Amino acid sequence: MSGNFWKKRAKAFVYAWHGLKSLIKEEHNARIHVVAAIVAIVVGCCVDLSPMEWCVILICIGMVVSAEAMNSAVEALADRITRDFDPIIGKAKDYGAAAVTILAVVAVAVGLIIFIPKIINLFIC
Ligand SMILES: Nc1ncnc2c1ncn2[C@@H]1O[C@H](COP(=O)(O)OP(=O)(O)OP(=O)(O)O)[C@@H](O)[C@H]1O
Repeated sequence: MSGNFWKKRAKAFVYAWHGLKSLIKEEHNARIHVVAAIVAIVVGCCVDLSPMEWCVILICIGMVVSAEAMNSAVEALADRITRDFDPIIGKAKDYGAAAVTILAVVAVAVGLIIFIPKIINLFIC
């Protein structure tokens, strides 16, 4: 494979990194999700998580942050089309918000199912 191929692949990571930085800087919901992810990872390090539990937690974090990024992409494109009231734009934004909310609620439920028994055990033992 040519050097150009690898240069393009490396550039794709740079663009993704720029996207992630801008997401965290400009979207307050994304910041909340990233803080929640950091809290989950820190608490996970303090309690004894199995490899499978780590995988589930990391998948939840990845899905919520990715959904937030996709939702922000939809919002940015929608705002580029028009900032005037438009029911279809509103519907598209609501769908994006619904996708993030569904995953965030599932992630919270998963977090509670995994962490609550561990935290209770920590205080009992
Ligand atoms: N151009 C529009 N036309 C119709 N409804 C809109 C429009 N823009 C936003 N809305 C409605 O307002 C809601 C919030 O849109 P907004 O773009 O503020 O997204 P948000 O990310 O939730 O806001 P923020 O990032 O400030 O928290 C949308 O889900 C939609 O129902």
